[in-house]
Amino acid sequence: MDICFDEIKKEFQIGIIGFGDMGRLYAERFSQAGWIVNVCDRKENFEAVKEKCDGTTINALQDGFQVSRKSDYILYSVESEYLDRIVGMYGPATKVGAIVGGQSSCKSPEIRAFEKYLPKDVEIISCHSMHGPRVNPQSQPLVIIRHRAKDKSFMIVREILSCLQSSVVFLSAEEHDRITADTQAVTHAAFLAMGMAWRANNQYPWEINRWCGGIENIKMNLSMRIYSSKWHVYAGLAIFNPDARKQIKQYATSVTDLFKLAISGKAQEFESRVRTAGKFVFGEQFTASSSGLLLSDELLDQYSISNVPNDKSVGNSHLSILAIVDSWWKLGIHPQKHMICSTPLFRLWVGVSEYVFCNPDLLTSCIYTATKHNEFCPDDLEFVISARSWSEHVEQGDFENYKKQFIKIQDYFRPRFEEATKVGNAMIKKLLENLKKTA
Ligand SMILES: NC(=O)C1=CN([C@@H]2O[C@H](COP(=O)(O)OP(=O)(O)OC[C@H]3O[C@@H](n4cnc5c(N)ncnc54)[C@H](OP(=O)(O)O)[C@@H]3O)[C@@H](O)[C@H]2O)C=CC1
Ligand SMILES: O=C(O)C(=O)Cc1ccc(O)cc1
Repeated sequence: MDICFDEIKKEFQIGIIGFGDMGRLYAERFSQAGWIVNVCDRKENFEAVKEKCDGTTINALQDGFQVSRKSDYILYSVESEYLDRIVGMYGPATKVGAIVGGQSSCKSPEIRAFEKYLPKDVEIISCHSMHGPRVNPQSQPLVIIRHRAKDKSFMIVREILSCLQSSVVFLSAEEHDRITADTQAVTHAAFLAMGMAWRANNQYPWEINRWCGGIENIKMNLSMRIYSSKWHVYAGLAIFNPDARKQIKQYATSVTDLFKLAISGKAQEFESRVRTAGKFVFGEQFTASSSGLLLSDELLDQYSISNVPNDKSVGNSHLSILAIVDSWWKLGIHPQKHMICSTPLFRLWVGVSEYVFCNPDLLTSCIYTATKHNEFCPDDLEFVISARSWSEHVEQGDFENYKKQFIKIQDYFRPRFEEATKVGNAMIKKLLENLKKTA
């Protein structure tokens, strides 16, 4: 089918409901690519939206009714917690024959809301950019979900999204949610638990010689990155995704099981379990290739927010890393197969796990520290409690307590966000530049 996109662009209007971080990123990219773009946020934010659109060709409208009446492809980019209510409000006002999609991080509830509230003549093509608003979309995975759409509509949406220059993957909502439970929700759970454990022990990890250098920098930078972001993004993608609940629970169980083995003198059982899990995930040869990151201490040492000299650093049990590999094993997951829906954070997480497991001396030292040293027990104990606490909030679908816990920890670390974000961004940029193409 031949379509002249230059002609279509003259009339076709894109609508974005929710002019927050992601909505604004999309609106700017689409309008720079020459599309007509209408945006709105909550009605009371209209003046602020108008101001942000000054000097651009983006049309600020009062509310989702106006956007829905005028636009031919409407994207909802709002908090997942409110999505059902918002689609219920504006969905019935969708222009006849338009296409609707959303940017939310968990797709099954989004598609359910579209099916529930959209008129039958409306087509549904959704998407999900696998990166945050401050990451360049170029080459990052972008999932497109063609739920109900004619060929022509599908081609138009692909053309619209092509200006992001992302690496496109086509999945169903269910496939998307199963994979992102691992690449997003469990990854976040691990870094959320680290931050919570540090706070519980009244530590700023960068001030302590047990946490400096190498992979410690990744842990600190990524944990600070999550805590400096919006809680609702993490809560939504974990709580709404049934696969995420199961996987986060397994992660908390793996953390607990390993800790119990370590403190009850079952060193051999601990070692055998860790090595079996490692073989399942990384293969018999333990070759560092799945993330393609090829991390090295020298590289990571450059991205520190700590003032403690590296030679003062002491061994770490890395319970968080041993447990993620254990949980992948228990769930039968090969994270390498999930790279199609990977975020920068997930790639670093797999890279770090691979770094520990493919470095025999380091792995042995982690096992030794966990089972024979008492020094790390207080830290590991708090980590166990934290992993279980996050898992419980997710399992209960408890947005309120998730938010309270997140904000308490966010406030504790807030003074270091500015520096950590700068260092973290530089680190992610550099590490991803090193990413070699995996087959
Ligand atoms: N941030 C990220 O890294 C990514 C987020 N996502 C997903 O994208 C979606 C948006 O996230 P993000 O942009 O980060 O969040 P933001 O909080 O920055 O944006 C959401 C926006 O929607 C607005 N909103 C709320 N109710 C309405 C309404 N009735 N009509 C119009 N606008 C409304 C909010 O206003 P107010 O704040 O006043 O309530 C806010 O400005 C989420 O579903 C998230 O899961 C996807 C990929 C990456
Ligand atoms: O990289 C991550 O995991 C992030 O934290 C950013 C993020 C958050 C939500 C998404 O739906 C996609 C990316």
